[in-house]
Amino acid sequence: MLARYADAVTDNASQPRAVLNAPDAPGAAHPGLFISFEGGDGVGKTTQIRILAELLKEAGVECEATREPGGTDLGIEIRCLLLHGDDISPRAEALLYAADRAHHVATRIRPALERGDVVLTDRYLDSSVAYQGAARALGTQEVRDLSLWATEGLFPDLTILLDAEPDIASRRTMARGATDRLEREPDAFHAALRAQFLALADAEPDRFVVIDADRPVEAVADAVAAAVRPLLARLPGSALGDDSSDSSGSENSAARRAGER
Ligand SMILES: Nc1ncnc2c1ncn2[C@@H]1O[C@H](COP(=O)(O)OP(=O)(O)OP(=O)(O)O)[C@@H](O)[C@H]1O
Ligand SMILES: Cc1cn([C@H]2C[C@H](O)[C@@H](COP(=O)(O)O)O2)c(=O)[nH]c1=O
Repeated sequence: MLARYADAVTDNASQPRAVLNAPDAPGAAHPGLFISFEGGDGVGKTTQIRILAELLKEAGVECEATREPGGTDLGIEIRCLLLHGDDISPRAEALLYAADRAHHVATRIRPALERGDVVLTDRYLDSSVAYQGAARALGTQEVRDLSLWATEGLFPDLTILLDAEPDIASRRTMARGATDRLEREPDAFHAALRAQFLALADAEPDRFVVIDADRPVEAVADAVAAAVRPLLARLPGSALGDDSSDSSGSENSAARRAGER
């Protein structure tokens, strides 16, 4: 089975699919703000979400940091099957990620967005398009359509793509300790992923911001805050992201720091 994956990866590694339908209705049908972090394994998504979530929370912004797979109790069980179980056929793998996402959106993400919260998710539908659609060669459009069905068409307001050479990210995951089922895939798989993520960002420049993740944590965090800042102003009653006011009452508040980065 691994050999079949590797063949599929080799066939597709140099052919990212840039031609994807644009989202039907980007933007907010909810009062919250939905931000996804994407990129290959070990590029620093979890680290950056933790930093941004702390800044937002210190500023009094209601913020949910979550992840896929595994953002719900059901998702934790699915995550265990996907990352630490036995071999899984590519279509079953795609369906399990979609099932995790369907439940995550219905029970956690949409309710938070309806409350007006900021939701930061460590991976979302673009991971399925890159990993299952491109690297597993199931078809980017098919996998994207599956995810849109699962989520009833919920797109992030902003997708932050942390981009780094796969070998840099792989050194980071190795240093972290035991690797999971997908992190153990061959180099061509990870090269295909990176190419596909960049193609997705090219295809939807209004939704994506690409950030060079091969820099110190603080420098990446500055770039993340700068990307998020323009969207913060639209939160109900928020002075975040608005240079002209200082209703936080503190020159040095985390809100202002998040806005200034
Ligand atoms: N900019 C950085 N420079 C150096 N090391 C980093 C940087 N960002 C994160 N790391 C380290 O790299 C490792 C992976 O980081 P992190 O878990 O944030 O990545 P990730 O993208 O969430 O990974 P995964 O997709 O595997 O969950 C961690 O040990 C983390 O401390
Ligand atoms: C959402 C999603 C994830 N994956 C892969 C990507 C990673 O290898 C793992 C998740 O592990 P992480 O430590 O939380 O990054 O799952 C995928 O293949 N398809 C998806 O839709």
